Amino acid sequence: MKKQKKELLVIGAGNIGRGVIGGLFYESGYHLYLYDIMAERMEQLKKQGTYLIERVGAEEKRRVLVKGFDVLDCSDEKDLVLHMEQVDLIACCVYEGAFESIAQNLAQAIKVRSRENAGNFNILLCVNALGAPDFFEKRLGELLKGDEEALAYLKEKTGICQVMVGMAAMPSSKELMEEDPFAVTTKLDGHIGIDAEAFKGEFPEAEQVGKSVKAKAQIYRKVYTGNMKHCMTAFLGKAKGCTYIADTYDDPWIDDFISGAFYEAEEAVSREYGFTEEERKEWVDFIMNAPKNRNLKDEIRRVAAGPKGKLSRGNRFTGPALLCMKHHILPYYLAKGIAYGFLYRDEEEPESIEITDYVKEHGIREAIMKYCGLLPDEWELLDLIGAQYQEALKQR
Ligand SMILES: NC(=O)c1ccc[n+]([C@@H]2O[C@H](COP(=O)([O-])OP(=O)(O)OC[C@H]3O[C@@H](n4cnc5c(N)ncnc54)[C@H](O)[C@@H]3O)[C@@H](O)[C@H]2O)c1
Ligand SMILES: O=P(O)(O)OC[C@@H](O)[C@@H](O)[C@H](O)[C@H](O)CO
Repeated sequence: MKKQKKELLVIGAGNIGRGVIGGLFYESGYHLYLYDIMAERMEQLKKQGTYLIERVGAEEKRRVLVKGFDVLDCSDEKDLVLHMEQVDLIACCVYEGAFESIAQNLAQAIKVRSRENAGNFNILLCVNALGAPDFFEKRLGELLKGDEEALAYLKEKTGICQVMVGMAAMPSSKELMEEDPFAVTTKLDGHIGIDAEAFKGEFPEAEQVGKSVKAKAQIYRKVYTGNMKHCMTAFLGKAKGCTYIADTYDDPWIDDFISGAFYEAEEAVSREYGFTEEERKEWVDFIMNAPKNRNLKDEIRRVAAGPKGKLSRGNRFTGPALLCMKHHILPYYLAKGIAYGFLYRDEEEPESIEITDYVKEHGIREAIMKYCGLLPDEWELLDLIGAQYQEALKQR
């Protein structure tokens, strides 16, 4: 079998694209091709020719200087499609808003790849969005409709893989950004899990990158328990006047509530997706017993960004709360997390202004229905969140 070339096309050269995925594959000897919609900034990166990654652990820090990469012509999408035709491994490190344009470009590339009888093609979806592989499978099927050769290539040679990115990344400190405007800070520990069942062909070898099974269930678990807990920490931390996630670490009030929400969600997710006791233990350990990384300056503002999406029906609070209701678990603490989401206001986050203004104008019940997508006959959850909101108002 032909050996897979060690090269990776990164789409979305932000925190995760440059810092985590780009960084880990670079350190394992991969050549990086970087594409981002911010064309001017990418031109600057090309001129600069290197960027710094600061990898921060609870005990130690280290720096990686990434060099020798190629920046694509990001002024339009031609060069991107050309690289999609030639590079066999692609990492999409973007938010959901970018999915449609990426799918369109992938469809064009798959047509060419199928005609050229190209080898396996793997698309790594490095996102917290739920249902990303389903979106790409369906959308690519639609875009390639009528082209039998391309559809066969999609089915047989294209791996559309959910990736669990278990490693946070964020903009670097002001001081480091003055040294290098493309510097990015990531956790030192953590790991990346690629859906091994969806992956086609020879699996990539990179440090801290491994195979993940039951990936579609795992991403729900990650978002409904891990990311939920992270975001609830941000909501509660903001209520306590904190700036960084690490500022909340010694607060027993926050700790009690986020732990309560985590265990409710974890129980509901396990019943829904049938994780084994061993799998559960491993996950609980990974999230709850992770060393507190006080060196990492992860802003509450980043973690709570886009609160409309985060509070929405299928997402990290209402999603597990509804699963709890389904499995006869009282989502007491999850409802508290949602309540604090309705109190979260950051003058630099337009969505938080919209939500809190809406509550002021229409009342909390209307707001819960609008932003959490709950229906009047889901009154138990509506009432519980409403009651937690009133309680939270008293605490302020
Ligand atoms: N930062 C984290 O700790 C973390 C961890 C796990 C997963 N994630 C997920 O990774 C994804 C990226 O997060 P991030 O923190 O790197 O965000 P980011 O904002 O730092 O990076 C996203 C990049 O995508 C670019 N982009 C937007 N639309 C694009 C398009 N159509 N084509 C190409 N590039 C486009 C943006 O310009 C930006 O540079 C998200 O789905 C997030 O949920 C983030
Ligand atoms: O990137 P988001 O907005 O989906 O979520 C914010 C954080 O919870 C997230 O980026 C985590 O840092 C990451 O998922 C690490 O597990």
